[in-house]
Amino acid sequence: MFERLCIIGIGLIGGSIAKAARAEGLCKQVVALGREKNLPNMQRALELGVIDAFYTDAARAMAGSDCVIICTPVGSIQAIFEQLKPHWNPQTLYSDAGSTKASVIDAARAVFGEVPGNFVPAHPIAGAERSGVEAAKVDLYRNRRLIITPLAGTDSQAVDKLGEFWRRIGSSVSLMTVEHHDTVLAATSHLPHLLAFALVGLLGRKDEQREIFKYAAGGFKDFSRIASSDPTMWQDICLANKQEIIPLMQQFQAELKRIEQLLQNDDAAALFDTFSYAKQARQRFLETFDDPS
Ligand SMILES: NC(=O)C1=CN([C@@H]2O[C@H](COP(=O)(O)OP(=O)(O)OC[C@H]3O[C@@H](n4cnc5c(N)ncnc54)[C@H](O)[C@@H]3O)[C@@H](O)[C@H]2O)C=CC1
Ligand SMILES: O=C(O)C(=O)Cc1ccc(O)cc1
Repeated sequence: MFERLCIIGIGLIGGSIAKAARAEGLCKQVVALGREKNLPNMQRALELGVIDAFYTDAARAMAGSDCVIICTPVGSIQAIFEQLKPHWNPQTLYSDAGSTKASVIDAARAVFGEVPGNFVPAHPIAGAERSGVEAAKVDLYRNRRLIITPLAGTDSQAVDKLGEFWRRIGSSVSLMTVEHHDTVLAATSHLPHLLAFALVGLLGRKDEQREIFKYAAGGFKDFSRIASSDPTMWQDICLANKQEIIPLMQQFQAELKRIEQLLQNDDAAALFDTFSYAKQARQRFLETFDDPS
């Protein structure tokens, strides 16, 4: 499909794209572009055979790259567009994997004036609490979803080609608007991560923390796993999508207050209804949406 795939940010997400693209024979070569401070990570990616070469010089990285995917934390994407701008090639397919989409579009507008038609914004709904190239997995995207958020000016052939790339590495591809993406992901990903960070932080500060964590059962382990996620990545996501996240936090606080009141009133029936409704809602969504294929 491509002669040379260039990944900017060869961590969990970029490294997994590189591994899968190689395994499926979707490109002849994979290279990485990063800054001086990313050298040890890029060196490691080379040693692991995830990439064929790496560069800190954008001109050298871009030469011959016909697909470029930005896989860095969303707060760094504007600086990366600035770095790419002098070398922007109308024949190359550019994309990203950022967890927020409006912030990436705004960054592109700030740098280019209007979003280039050959930049196709995308987001794999697959990942883990681990980061770095050592955590990259060849099958990370298998049976997962990939969302593309094209704009009116996005080149439809570029959208088709990117969709084809992700399908060939195992993902089910959906299209949606940038705004809808950020609303949905605030609820299903950003708020749950914030809640996990908040609860684990709160419990961690308690004096009896060793005791609390010692007796934590499976439920706490499930819920707290995502609090092990990368702080830089999540700082960037939360700031980038705060317009969507803050109203949800307010609704969540109101719901906690309501449940607190039920407890104060010993309202067993209302508590039962609250839990039953949530259990049924989860069951419904598992039955409807669990299999992305
Ligand atoms: N971790 C996850 O589960 C998911 C993450 N994402 C998104 O994918 C992106 C990457 O996330 P991960 O791979 O998990 O992070 P990561 O921390 O594993 O990898 C990011 C890489 O980018 C490099 N980097 C940081 N700033 C850079 C810059 N200015 N120039 C070049 N390289 C730079 C870092 O050295 C690191 O190797 C983020 O935008 C994140 O929101 C999307 C879906 C899932
Ligand atoms: O680790 C998990 O369960 C995740 O939810 C991973 C994840 C993190 C960020 C995304 O934008 C998408 C997926």
